Amino acid sequence: MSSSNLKPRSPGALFREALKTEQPLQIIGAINANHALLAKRAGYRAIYLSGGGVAAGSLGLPDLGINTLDDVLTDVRRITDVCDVPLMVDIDTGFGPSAFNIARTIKSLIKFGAAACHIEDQVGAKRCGHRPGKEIVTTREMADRVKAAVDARTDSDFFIVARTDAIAVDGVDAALERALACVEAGADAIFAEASYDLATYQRFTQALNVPVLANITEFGQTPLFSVPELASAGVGMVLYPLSAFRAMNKAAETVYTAIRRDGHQKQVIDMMQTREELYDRIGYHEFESRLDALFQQGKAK
Ligand SMILES: C[C@](O)(C(=O)O)[C@H](CC(=O)O)C(=O)O
Ligand SMILES: [Mg+2]
Repeated sequence: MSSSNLKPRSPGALFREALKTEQPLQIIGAINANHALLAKRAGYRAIYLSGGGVAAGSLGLPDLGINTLDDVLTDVRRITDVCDVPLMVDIDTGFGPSAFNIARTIKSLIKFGAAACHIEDQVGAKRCGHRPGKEIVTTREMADRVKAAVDARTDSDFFIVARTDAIAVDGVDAALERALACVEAGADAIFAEASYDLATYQRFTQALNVPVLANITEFGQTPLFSVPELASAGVGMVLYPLSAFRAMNKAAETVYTAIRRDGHQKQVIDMMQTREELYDRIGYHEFESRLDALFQQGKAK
């Protein structure tokens, strides 16, 4: 084996490998480190930190460009500290406004162990991609954002996805034109946000020589297409940003309501993860035996 084979592969390289191995690649939202471990256990080859998820989950705020770079990095680090599945991160508009800010964002993400990110063409006061009233910057400004991100990479395998929100604002033709400009600026892939049918995905995949990402978020503008349906349109990545988050919130509300109403947990105990299951998922017993071993060593001295 040559010495270069011994070099650990970067998260970006692992992401690129996953993209080759699985077509289309399912990328599953993991709101926190615990969910990242659950996603890994379920067999996903790529996980995702949602901007809307950081906002709603970590901050209790709406997805309106309120997150800061540090808010996102805190959650990135917690996930990458315990989970080696490559992580794609939603960086909204890049935490700009300038190329310097975007460069700082990319360098920090790489330092904190992220594998990939997506940067979008909405104005700084952004909205969720599936809400009305979105505004986008010019194609030129978006291409500059992408170029700033690409040029800032300290690992050339770090995977940069350009997201366009233009379908809902200016229509598919304009969005396609933007996507081409982003690829020209160095984007590794295109996120066609809020596409409403398979034919639109197909137009993107046929016009572009990079993978196209489909955001199959629930209760939005995009129908809940299946993996085979998206594969038939040539889609390369399928994103489920908040599926487990939505389910988790619903479960929490049900439990809170029941205990307050009933004065006990009996009605909801069956929907809970058991203590044993929790300990198994986070490796509690392995940690504990290491602690015991250390303690014994300490005692022997
Ligand atoms: C993908 C997304 O950017 C996110 O933050 O997870 C959201 C998802 C959502 O609100 O359902 C978006 O599509 O804007
Ligand atoms: Mg987002």
